[in-house]
Amino acid sequence: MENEQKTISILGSTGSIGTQAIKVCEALGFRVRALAARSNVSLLEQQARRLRPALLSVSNEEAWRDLRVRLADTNVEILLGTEGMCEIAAGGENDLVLNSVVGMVGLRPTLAALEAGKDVALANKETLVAAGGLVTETARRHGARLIPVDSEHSAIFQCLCGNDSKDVRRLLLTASGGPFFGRRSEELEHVMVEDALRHPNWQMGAKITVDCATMMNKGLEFIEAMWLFGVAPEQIEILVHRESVVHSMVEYRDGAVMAQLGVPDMAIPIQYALTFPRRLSCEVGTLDLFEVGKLTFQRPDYETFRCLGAALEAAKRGGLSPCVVNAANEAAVALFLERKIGFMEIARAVCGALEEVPAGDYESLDEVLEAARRAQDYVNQKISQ
Ligand SMILES: NC(=O)C1=CN([C@@H]2O[C@H](COP(=O)(O)OP(=O)(O)OC[C@H]3O[C@@H](n4cnc5c(N)ncnc54)[C@H](OP(=O)(O)O)[C@@H]3O)[C@@H](O)[C@H]2O)C=CC1
Ligand SMILES: CC(=O)[C@@H](O)[C@H](O)COP(=O)(O)O
Ligand SMILES: [Mn+2]
Repeated sequence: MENEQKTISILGSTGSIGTQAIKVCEALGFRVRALAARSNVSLLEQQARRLRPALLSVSNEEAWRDLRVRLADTNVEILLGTEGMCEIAAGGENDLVLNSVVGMVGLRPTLAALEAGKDVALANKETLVAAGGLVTETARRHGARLIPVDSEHSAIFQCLCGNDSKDVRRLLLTASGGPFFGRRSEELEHVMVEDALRHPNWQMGAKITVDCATMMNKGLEFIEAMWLFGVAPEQIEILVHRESVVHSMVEYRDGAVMAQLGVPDMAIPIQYALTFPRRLSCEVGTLDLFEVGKLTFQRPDYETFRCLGAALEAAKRGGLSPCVVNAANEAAVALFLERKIGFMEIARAVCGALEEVPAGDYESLDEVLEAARRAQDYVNQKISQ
């Protein structure tokens, strides 16, 4: 059957991934059961009128009241906060939950979906960075699947073709290098928010775009790959590939290397996550390799992009260390976007948190949330000094 109907709930529906996912669902004729966002009530209202979901959720009370007035003529139920997202995620009618909220706030809804035995299409990489052990163990226990949406992880997932990770020698994770690749740290002290938001190849939300500029995004993706594919840190190599055409590769133990290539358009990995294991036609441009001409690969500059080294070190230390660097980064990027700190302060905050915030092993979600709170407090205190 070309178009098997699925019922999807989308967390983060007003964002870059969320809006593209809605287009994909509409093109495929999938039913959208529920939508969640933080506070963009005007876009949520438009989405609700077009898609007629049963449930909506927003994260603050003012937005919740506003949306209830806006949609008073409909029978859509409007939920509130992280609890609202968890209720949506665990809902009985979901075939799949797409988690595309930004930040660690996505962790609890991911766990709620998995605990209810629901498959999760995961764009929200912070979920796996903060608590990869807890999340993968929850998925295993409840027989639910995590399907990657992040372009590199979708590429690896496609290159694995169902092969076991024991056959994998290395994952080759590609990085664009961001807008500042080739620059030295002294040249980056005074760059502006607008400069950091100029990604060379992708249009994305503000937080991930800044993460690409510091290369923290690749550090987060390194940890995301460890959990998704069950590999050790020594088995992942990061290659700067300015063209963003090879989305990542798998090197097998017999030396064969499989790569996934395509135009840099998130419609492809989003659709694959929603239709997996089937491939359906998708309205994206064709990759013209004559136009691309050549594909280049370089080593990352760990001296300038210190967030990358901090994330890799956290990955090696394990326990709560990845949670700490992630939470410190979230806090620092928010301050940078508010123009309260400079660009290079982000790396100082992340590296400082890695060394100074206690991060042992953990067993519970509460310990993860507490470590994140300590890291955020560390950054906020450091900035106010
Ligand atoms: N954009 C991309 O191409 C890619 C993104 N990703 C990952 O996907 C995730 C989303 O990225 P992106 O779409 O770019 O981000 P955006 O900033 O564009 O969108 C974020 C979404 O999350 C919602 N949101 C933010 N905070 C909360 C909250 N506290 N409660 C509920 N909803 C919240 C926003 O709602 P509102 O609009 O109301 O603020 C919005 O819908 C990130 O983890 C990112 O790293 C991964 C690969 C590629
Ligand atoms: C589209 C996507 O998946 C982003 O994570 C993108 O890969 C960011 O690019 P870089 O981190 O390689 O700059
Ligand atoms: Mn990515």
